[in-house]
Amino acid sequence: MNQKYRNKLKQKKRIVVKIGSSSLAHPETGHLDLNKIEVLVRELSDLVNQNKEVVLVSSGAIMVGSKTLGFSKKPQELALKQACASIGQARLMMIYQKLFSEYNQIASQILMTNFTIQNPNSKKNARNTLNALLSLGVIPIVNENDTVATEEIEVGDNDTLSAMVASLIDAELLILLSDIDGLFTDDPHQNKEAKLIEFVDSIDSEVLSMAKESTGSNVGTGGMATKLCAARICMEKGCDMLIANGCDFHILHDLMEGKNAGTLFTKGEEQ
Ligand SMILES: Nc1ncnc2c1ncn2[C@@H]1O[C@H](COP(=O)(O)OP(=O)(O)O)[C@@H](O)[C@H]1O
Ligand SMILES: N[C@@H](CCC(=O)OP(=O)(O)O)C(=O)O
Repeated sequence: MNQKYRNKLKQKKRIVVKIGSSSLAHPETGHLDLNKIEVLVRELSDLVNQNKEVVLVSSGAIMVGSKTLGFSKKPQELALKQACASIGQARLMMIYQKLFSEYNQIASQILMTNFTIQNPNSKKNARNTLNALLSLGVIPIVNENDTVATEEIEVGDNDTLSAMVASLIDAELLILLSDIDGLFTDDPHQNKEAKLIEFVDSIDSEVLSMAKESTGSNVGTGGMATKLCAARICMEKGCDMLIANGCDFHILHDLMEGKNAGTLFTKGEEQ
């Protein structure tokens, strides 16, 4: 069952890839791992060269901004977080633009809030813009507009945001790259007996009870709970979702080839 659906992944054309903050940084210092980011950019560029449409949802603005300001960890106060995001988002885009242009790709920036999806007009505009960019072969790079989002309206985590984006543009596959191999029966940082789950075809209460908050890095937001929330949004739309380890971005190639890594979420019926 698992392998049958894995084999179908190579045919997916419209793909959203989400990278968590922890996957962009050196674990020891929290500073950007530029070699890793270069591999990410090469892998995504190669997907576009295969005629696939690719959206990158990249976290990291707050982490990069707080490192730029010399903070040892992400600040808690909202205004400071937003200040960090303002600094970090521009820096991240500068790096992405530079690397994507080296591979002859055009990257663009889209910053969204919950309001973008809730309001019918802005939702339509966001969808039209994304579709226009994809039809032009551009790689849109999406993040939450952290500088203007308020606690009341913010999505708050890019797992949910990436699923909203995937649903908005009828993507066929969402890949969440995290600091962990996939969904385990329990948080492996807390429970050494936890086992990796390779295949999920329904988000029931048993699956939901496995997901805990983030305990791995001090840069991630949401842990496994928000990833299951993303899986639910995707599965409702018939979009497959993978959670896999972003410690080596070459995994994107393996996943698209149908290799059995991470956790695959699919409705489990012929699509
Ligand atoms: N059942 C589970 N399976 C795997 N990881 C889990 C689980 N429950 C909680 N986690 C935690 O979720 C973390 C991944 O989420 P997060 O830190 O938000 O990463 P990211 O920055 O990639 O979004 C893991 O490092 C782990 O500590
Ligand atoms: N929008 C925030 C990221 C929020 C978020 O979900 O972070 P992560 O858990 O690292 O994917 C930022 O760019 O810092």
